[in-house]
Amino acid sequence: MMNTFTLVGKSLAQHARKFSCSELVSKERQAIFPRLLFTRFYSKEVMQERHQLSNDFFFRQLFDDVSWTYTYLLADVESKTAVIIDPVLERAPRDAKLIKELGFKLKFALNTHCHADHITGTGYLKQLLPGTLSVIGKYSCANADRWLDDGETVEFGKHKLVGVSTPGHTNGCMTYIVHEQGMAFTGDAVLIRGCGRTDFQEGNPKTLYESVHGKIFSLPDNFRLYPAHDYNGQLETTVEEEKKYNPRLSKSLDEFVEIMNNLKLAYPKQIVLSIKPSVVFACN
Ligand SMILES: N[C@@H](CCC(=O)N[C@@H](CSS)C(=O)NCC(=O)O)C(=O)O
Repeated sequence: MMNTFTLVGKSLAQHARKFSCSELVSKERQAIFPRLLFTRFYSKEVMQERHQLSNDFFFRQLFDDVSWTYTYLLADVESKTAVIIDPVLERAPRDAKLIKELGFKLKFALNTHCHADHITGTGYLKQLLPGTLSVIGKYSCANADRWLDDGETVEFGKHKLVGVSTPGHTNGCMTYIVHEQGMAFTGDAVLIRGCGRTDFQEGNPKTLYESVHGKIFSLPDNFRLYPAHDYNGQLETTVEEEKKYNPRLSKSLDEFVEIMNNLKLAYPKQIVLSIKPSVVFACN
């Protein structure tokens, strides 16, 4: 028996046979098909196309399986100038080796914040790759070669990161945004379907909520978000996904505060070590 859905399905299947997959997603071809069915080729729930990276932009995500931390290496392919975000002490030799193999010159080692769960690899990378400068947010109470204020930029070749102040997990938390590539490195402000805890250091749930909604969720929906950690095996997310599906940050401010004040998480294993003044101040 034929109903409307079988008819639409049949007609789509006939059209689909005429075009290759890449043709199917082109704008002209999309216009042929009903908007609801073809808003996105691989998921009707996620509405925006992911922002594509340009060919002259290098991007690599690295992982530390002890602290579950992501480190990000970015570079300008033409000038071979690189920056690294949130390196981990024990992984500095791995990172330095990769940077050398790829023929990059590391200009800046940035931290999104003063981490409580691991020791930053910034100081060690400066030794392994002389000439590297350390960068951290102005309000972070950590030593560095450069302290970034809200809106200040770090350039590498023809690309640049904009440092945006996103306090709440700690006072000094920064999100680093590469507008041209549609990507933001959120540190612990936004995690995939989660967010940084607010129960120690200078944590404040209201401040975190306002930072995220004002500075991160206000970015275009298709911007990719890269957190400092993931504990569930996910790699990246988008502004749109987190606005819709983040079980904490999609709620009202009052609900968010209630959730954050009742997380009851165990303290990070390395906290005693990682926020010792001798460690924090040894980053540069
Ligand atoms: N189990 C880990 C620490 C896990 C943790 O507390 N992560 C922090 C970010 S590092 S301070 C966090 O904010 N988590 C939020 C959450 O909802 O899990 C360890 O022992 O190191």
